[in-house]
Amino acid sequence: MNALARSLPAQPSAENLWEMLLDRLKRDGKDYTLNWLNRMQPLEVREDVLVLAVPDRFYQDWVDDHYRGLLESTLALVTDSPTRLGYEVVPGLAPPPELQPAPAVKTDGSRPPRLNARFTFQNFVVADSNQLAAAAAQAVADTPGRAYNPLYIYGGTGLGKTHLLHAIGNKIWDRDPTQRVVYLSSEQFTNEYIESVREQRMPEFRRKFRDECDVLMIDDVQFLGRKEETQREFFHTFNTLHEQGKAIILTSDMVPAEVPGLEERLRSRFSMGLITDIQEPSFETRVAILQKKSVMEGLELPDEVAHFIARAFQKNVRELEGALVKVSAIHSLSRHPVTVDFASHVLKDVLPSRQVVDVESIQKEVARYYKVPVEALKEDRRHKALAHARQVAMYLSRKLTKGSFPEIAARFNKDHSTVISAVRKVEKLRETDTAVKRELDELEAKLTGE
Ligand SMILES: Nc1ncnc2c1ncn2[C@@H]1O[C@H](COP(=O)(O)OP(=O)(O)OP(=O)(O)O)[C@@H](O)[C@H]1O
Repeated sequence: MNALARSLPAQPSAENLWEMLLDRLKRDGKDYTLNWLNRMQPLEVREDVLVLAVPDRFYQDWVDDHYRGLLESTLALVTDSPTRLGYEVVPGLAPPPELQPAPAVKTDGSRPPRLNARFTFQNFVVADSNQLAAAAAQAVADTPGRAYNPLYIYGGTGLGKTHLLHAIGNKIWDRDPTQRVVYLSSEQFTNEYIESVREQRMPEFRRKFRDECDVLMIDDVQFLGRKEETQREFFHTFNTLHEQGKAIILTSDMVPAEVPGLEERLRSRFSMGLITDIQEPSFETRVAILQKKSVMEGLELPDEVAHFIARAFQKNVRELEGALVKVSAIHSLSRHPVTVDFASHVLKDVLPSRQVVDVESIQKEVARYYKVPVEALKEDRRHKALAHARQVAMYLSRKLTKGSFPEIAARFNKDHSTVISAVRKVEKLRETDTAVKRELDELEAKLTGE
């Protein structure tokens, strides 16, 4: 112990402080932490710092990341000073005898309620549209309560906010199952609050959200707007957790400043850490998501089908995923090959209306437009008007369905080279012949509804 610490009679020794701290943790029901702390020993008090001996740098970083917040806030409860922690690496440090064997970790091994193990960082596709949010979420999962507290993720519907929230919770819990991860939507928080008030169970409510919570994750906080009493309770919950260095992660469909009816003091608290958004995914990201999910589904997804689905569902990953699941399910029931035509049939009911275009509907529309029988488009007759209508139908099939040449050829009973030359010919005519251009514009407008 140094001279300054010795000269202060009221100052407890490092050993005493450490003992008081561990005692307090036990009394507060945090004895599960002792398991993780038993490789440290009190060394000395340096000014306002309690210095702990640690066996190596790795252990030091780990304890610092996970327990500094808890240890310092507990230290503040047992003494006025010191209130900070320091470390010194003392190689070969043995666990103190009184803490051996390490107490069993108190956990029943079950994942925290409502936490969905399916949503992990491993199966989240990181791209430009969500890069910052994903990196911040990783940082929070690695050092909860220290990196970005609170983390506030906002963005449109179905873009992955909830996925990231669960991924954070899962990662923290997988690493340390004693971490009490509380995940719920703001509506569920509101309902639990109202029930607790009605049934006079507020102490239990507060214990759950303030004392027995290491990580609080609230989805869709915009629904707290205009709920004054719930906001008041949430404000105190937030403060208690934040002061103890407990991690808080929030999601919303808008920035705090835009949430209608959100109290100013909550707005400012929500903005204390990091606010980050998730944007709509680009075409490439949508394709990457489809590819990743198809591997998970055990579905072989040809590129042209992935491109077709990615073009059809642009704004919402949930819908993109739903389309893939549907294609995969019907493929495994029917064993029909996964082609663009197949996907467009399967998704007919859910495709945005302008996308309900398949080879069959193109053939019908073209036949009606040129007043020729549909069947004639699939035959070999070389009558000039018929040949033109057939080539236009092939060109539009290629342009609007993104089907491969062989797929389209099969629907016209031709080989793929016939389709390739028809498409080239019509492309050229579209540029050079205004009458043909007009025909194509009219047909496309009819088919796509644009
Ligand atoms: N980048 C991504 N990588 C993989 N899957 C994703 C990605 N983004 C979203 N998803 C998936 O899309 C679906 C919808 O995502 P999520 O529920 O997280 O959206 P949300 O932003 O919380 O939407 P809402 O605001 O409607 O609650 C989930 O199944 C999720 O796994």
